[in-house]
Amino acid sequence: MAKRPYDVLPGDHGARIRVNIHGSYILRVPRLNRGTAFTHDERVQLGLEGLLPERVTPLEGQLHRAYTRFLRAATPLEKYAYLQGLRDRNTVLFYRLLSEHLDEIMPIVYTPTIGDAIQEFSLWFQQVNAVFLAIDAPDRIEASLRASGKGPDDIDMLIVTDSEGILGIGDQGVGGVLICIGKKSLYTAAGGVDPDRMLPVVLDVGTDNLKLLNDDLYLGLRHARVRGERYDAFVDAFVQAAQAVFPHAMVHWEDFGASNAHRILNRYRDELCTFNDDVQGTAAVVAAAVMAGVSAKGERLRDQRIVISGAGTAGIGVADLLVDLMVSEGLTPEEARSLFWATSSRGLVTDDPHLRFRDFQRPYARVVAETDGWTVDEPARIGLADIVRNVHPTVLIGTSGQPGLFSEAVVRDMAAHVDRPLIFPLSNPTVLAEATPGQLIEWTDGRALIATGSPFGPVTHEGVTYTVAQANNALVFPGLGLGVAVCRASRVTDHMIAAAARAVASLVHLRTPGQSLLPSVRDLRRVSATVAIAVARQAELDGVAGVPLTDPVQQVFDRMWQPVYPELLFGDDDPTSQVL
Ligand SMILES: NC(=O)C1=CN([C@@H]2O[C@H](COP(=O)(O)OP(=O)(O)OC[C@H]3O[C@@H](n4cnc5c(N)ncnc54)[C@H](O)[C@@H]3O)[C@@H](O)[C@H]2O)C=CC1
Ligand SMILES: CC(=O)C(=O)O
Ligand SMILES: [Mg+2]
Repeated sequence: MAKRPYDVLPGDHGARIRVNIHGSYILRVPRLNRGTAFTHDERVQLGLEGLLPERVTPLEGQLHRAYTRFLRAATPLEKYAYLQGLRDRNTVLFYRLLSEHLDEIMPIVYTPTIGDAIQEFSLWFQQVNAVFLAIDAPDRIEASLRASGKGPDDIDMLIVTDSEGILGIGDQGVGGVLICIGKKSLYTAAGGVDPDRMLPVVLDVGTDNLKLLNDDLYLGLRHARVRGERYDAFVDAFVQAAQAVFPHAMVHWEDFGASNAHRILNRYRDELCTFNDDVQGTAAVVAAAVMAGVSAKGERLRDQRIVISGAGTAGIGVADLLVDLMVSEGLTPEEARSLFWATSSRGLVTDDPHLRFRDFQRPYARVVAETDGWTVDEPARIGLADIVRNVHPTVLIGTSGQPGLFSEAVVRDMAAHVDRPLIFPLSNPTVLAEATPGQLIEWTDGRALIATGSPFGPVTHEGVTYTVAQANNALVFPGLGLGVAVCRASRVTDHMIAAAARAVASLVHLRTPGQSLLPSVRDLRRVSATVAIAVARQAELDGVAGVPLTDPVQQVFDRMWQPVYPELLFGDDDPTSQVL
């Protein structure tokens, strides 16, 4: 294997790095490069004299320059491109900037701007640090994972997409790799996972996006999305190779389509350490917001009537976790599921065999006869308005990707029967939200308890300012991944997901009107550490932790990578003799 440009010394989580290269090569390795922050002594020692402007700028000054440059970029996409370049030049500076301005920069490296960047991927292409696996070359999988240069103990997380269900914007082909890179950024900025210890992976199985297939610039496989046995065999070959090359890595599945997300999770969850962010991460954050809202009302989960508007990957994941939590309040699973009404594009999920609902939706199928006495707009398709009119739900969750689905009539009807309705338009990016917080506050006269998927600013109504909770799985997956890495969990259990939800909810204390149902993304590092501790503790209780938790708080804290320039050590006595 080629010599590595550097080695992170074990034991101090990135604080000391042994440099194996010399001279200008150092400036091309983002983890080593510190640009104008190299002191004159370091420049002499490393062979960088004359390769940088004379004036030395310490990290604080570089941060100021980078932030100014970020602010001056004219559009969100230009800001994204600037940050992408920065990340590929200087790892520490990029993550320091992101960590210090998380609430401002997160909407650029994550939803909503990431959605635009993904759609422009082939035009704006610049080399990204990821593994591209093509279904037309399944024999290359293992070699491609090894080509990353990482060894069996070097990777904590493989962040994998097949790009079929990117946010709410659907099939984005190979460009979906950028969602894995966005998630990776948050694993580090929020969860403190060492950026070197994660690998984004895109499974390129073709695309059904005709715009991409007809675009000469498109960089992915130019054929329709492969499905069925060949697809399953490819995913399986990937999983086997991943286990062989990175036996300790958690496999994080992101933005798979509805026909595969739950299926793949169920296929592998008892065989390896794996987690579906859209199913389980979303479930944990939404359950946390529901628990916070319900306890603010002085009620229990089991007292609720819950409508899941968008019974897909995320929506059913949320329902499954809420059922588990209701069971812990004393209900049977059947009693708990009877409190849910789920809708898809075909309307209310029922036991009507003609409607062909998916396997993972069936536990929520209502008996058709139950709706016989209902007043409905269109008997052939029982929609959201019909359900609200007849059920009077207390909680309305939107994971449909359908903007405007929570119409004024629906929301007013819901609020007419419930004092404090919980209404969560969770679809991303921003333009796909089922309603805006401003609308929900107005239509409910300030009574709605709201959480959204993408960030929204505060809303003022009749003298009260409402801070809008961002119920995005970003409040959960970074901490979950960190907790799994700390205790080297062999599996991600349902109890670990519930523990993550409870940990997030424990940080919310609703005391004044207008307060957010969830912690702010500004607090993501604290939230992630809290989630990590809870997840690791639960892993130990569930018997899946590979490392004893002697002092979980300290173990989690010690593991969190900090964006500061490391101490540089040299590989042998004469660094000048070492050239890449
Ligand atoms: N806030 C968060 O953390 C997360 C938000 N999401 C968002 O949720 C949305 C859905 O994502 P997935 O579940 O992955 O997609 P999906 O495709 O698996 O599910 C969407 C569901 O919505 C249903 N649907 C479509 N039109 C509908 C209508 N008019 N009425 C009711 N249901 C309708 C579809 O039949 C499908 O069951 C996306 O916009 C995504 O960004 C997803 C994961 C996390
Ligand atoms: C947040 C997220 O994972 C999604 O919208 O798909
Ligand atoms: Mg997602």
